[in-house]
Amino acid sequence: MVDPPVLAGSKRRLRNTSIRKRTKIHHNTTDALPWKTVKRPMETGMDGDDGILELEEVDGVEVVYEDTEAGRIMAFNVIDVAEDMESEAEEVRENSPDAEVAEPEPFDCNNLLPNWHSHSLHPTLLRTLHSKDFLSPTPIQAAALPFALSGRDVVGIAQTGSGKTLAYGLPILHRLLATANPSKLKRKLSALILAPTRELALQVSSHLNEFLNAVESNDDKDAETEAQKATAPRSPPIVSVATIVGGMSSQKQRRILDRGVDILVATPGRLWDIIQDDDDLATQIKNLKFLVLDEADRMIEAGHFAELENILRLTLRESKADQIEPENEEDDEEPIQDGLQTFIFSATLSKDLQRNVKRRARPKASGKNNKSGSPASTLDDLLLRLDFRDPEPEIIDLSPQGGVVSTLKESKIECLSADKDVYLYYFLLRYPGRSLVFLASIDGIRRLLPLTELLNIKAFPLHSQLEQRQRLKNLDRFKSTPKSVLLATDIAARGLDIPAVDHVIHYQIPRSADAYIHRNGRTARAMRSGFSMLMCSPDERRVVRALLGSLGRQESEIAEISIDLSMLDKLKERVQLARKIETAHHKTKKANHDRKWMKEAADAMEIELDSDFMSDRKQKTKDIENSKLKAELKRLLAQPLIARGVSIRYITSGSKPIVDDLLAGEFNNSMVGVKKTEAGNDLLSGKKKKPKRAPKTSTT
Ligand SMILES: Nc1ncnc2c1ncn2[C@@H]1O[C@H](COP(=O)(O)OP(=O)(O)OP(=O)(O)O)[C@@H](O)[C@H]1O
Repeated sequence: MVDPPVLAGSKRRLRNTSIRKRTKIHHNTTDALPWKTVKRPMETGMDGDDGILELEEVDGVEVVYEDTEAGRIMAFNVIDVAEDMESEAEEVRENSPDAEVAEPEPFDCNNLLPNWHSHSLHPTLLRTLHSKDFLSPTPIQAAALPFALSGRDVVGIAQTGSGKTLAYGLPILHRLLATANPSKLKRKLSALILAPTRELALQVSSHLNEFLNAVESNDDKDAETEAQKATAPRSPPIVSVATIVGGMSSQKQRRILDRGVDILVATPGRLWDIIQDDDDLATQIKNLKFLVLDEADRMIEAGHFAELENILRLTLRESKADQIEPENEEDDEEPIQDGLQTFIFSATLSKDLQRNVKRRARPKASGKNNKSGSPASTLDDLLLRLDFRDPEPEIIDLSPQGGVVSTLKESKIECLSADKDVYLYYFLLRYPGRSLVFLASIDGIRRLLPLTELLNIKAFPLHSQLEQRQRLKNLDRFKSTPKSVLLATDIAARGLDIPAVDHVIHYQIPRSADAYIHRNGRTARAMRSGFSMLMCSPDERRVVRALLGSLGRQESEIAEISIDLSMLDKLKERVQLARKIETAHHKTKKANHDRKWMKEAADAMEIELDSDFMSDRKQKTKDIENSKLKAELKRLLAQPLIARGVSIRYITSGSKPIVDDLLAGEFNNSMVGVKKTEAGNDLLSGKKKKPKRAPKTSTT
């Protein structure tokens, strides 16, 4: 056989197998080829150009060209797929006769992870927990695991960043690992995890995969050499996870589903699209073992209600008769009559809702209501439409008083709307770190982004009008750049687990108390410290009061942050100049665009335009002016920002000698004479007003 050329977008792997290959030319579309998902090391995470998109490869395919009457066409020589898969499965069984029920190596939990011991988790999960240094369960995990592992339904409410993903993920993985039968040709879907956004869905599956990949690397470790590994038959994953989200190839996602997966993490919109053409998937969802709604309240906000409701309807019992059929875990081939466990997790869930879940007013009536045309529109409706099999779902509410995580310091800055840019710039220079800035609109981000660029601040945008790939890329860059800014809409407010976000800044105030809590939840995660700041203009104060009031709090509880006003004046000049440059740039772009359009229109109508109109003389003058502005900004940016009372020439004198700070390396790199400190240390206590003068640390 000729050495086949590499297919676009795929890697060809040659394998030394004894499989008998029958060659047929019978595919003519790339979609029809037997694609396989490429296993990638998890440490790649969202890095790289592909982000965490799944890669696929195809084996044993040769591209050939056929001359037909219609010209030259491309076709594929493909090994008979059915035969190949059968042989491959045979081979796995032959080479590792015990693969189906491979006994996991025992793990000494008692000594190595005593705090996890009582949960009796599968050894491979314990091994990963150990390798990740997760020495104890977080409070929500400790509270939820006993119920979830014993088959109960759980509604878990816990602060942001408290480890909710594993609170439901570990019980699912534990059960699937314990009952796994990897040699089966097609897996049946066992767990469906629904998440409100693509990013969250991708993050959840990446989190679960971390545990499964560790399983496989443990299994691989016996292979003696790299060469052996390369030629060894690839065993199927013990438990497989797939992600179905919008913004990525739906054909590819359908192919992955066709091959069969154990756990599906999905956003409702894309999943419902696929279910509509896939009866087999609908049937599999009817027979799920686990249903999870992650960030349940957000689903409603994200406008997923109709799709979500349709998906959930598939999980309702049709009659009482099939409610109590116990699931036979020993025999995976048997369809599960009714073993569904439901987990709902969220950082916020009102007490009313919790009571309603307890009362369980739902099952069949709501399904019918829905059909009769009263679509659900609130989280209340959604939860009441769920068919908990558990007569009393366990509600675990660990949400902190007023929604505030104990390791979070909150603050505010009161300023005019027009001054927000300069206050933000001040904050970013004064407290360098990883800052997530929330804006209310995409337009706001588009305006602010070029300003940050002109002011040499590293910022990345994140909003719904960016392509998925770009969103992931920007998230990656933000994650990997310690001093950077993510300018985001509320798309980034929930669920995203970005390690070490130092500051959350509400450039515009959030729409609701929930949004405030979730935005803040991007910092102070996993018991780390964090800081949030509300930028509040006079016309926003009333809303802030109402927002905090609904959390049972008062505006005066949130301390103001002290500002060095002398420094602020210097920064104002830079910001104003940057704005001027940006406005001029915008005008130039628009003028060029208009001229181009007029020229094309004139050409099409075969008329001549006034040469004055087409002359770019005026534009040239403007360009010169603009260059001058840029040079001026460059000069300003190059000048050190010196705090009042500081002498750079005589660092041991002046009203604020800076020599000690310089020697100790405790100085702020952008502001001379200003001590390096964390934003949380510069809060004015309680109800104090903003100082007229700059605070001691940074001025005279
Ligand atoms: N037992 C543990 N010990 C230490 N770290 C943990 C533990 N469990 C989870 N984590 C880490 O804590 C971080 C937050 O976890 P996770 O994203 O599950 O939080 P969450 O409660 O779902 O947050 P959100 O409500 O914002 O979605 C993750 O980086 C995760 O790896």
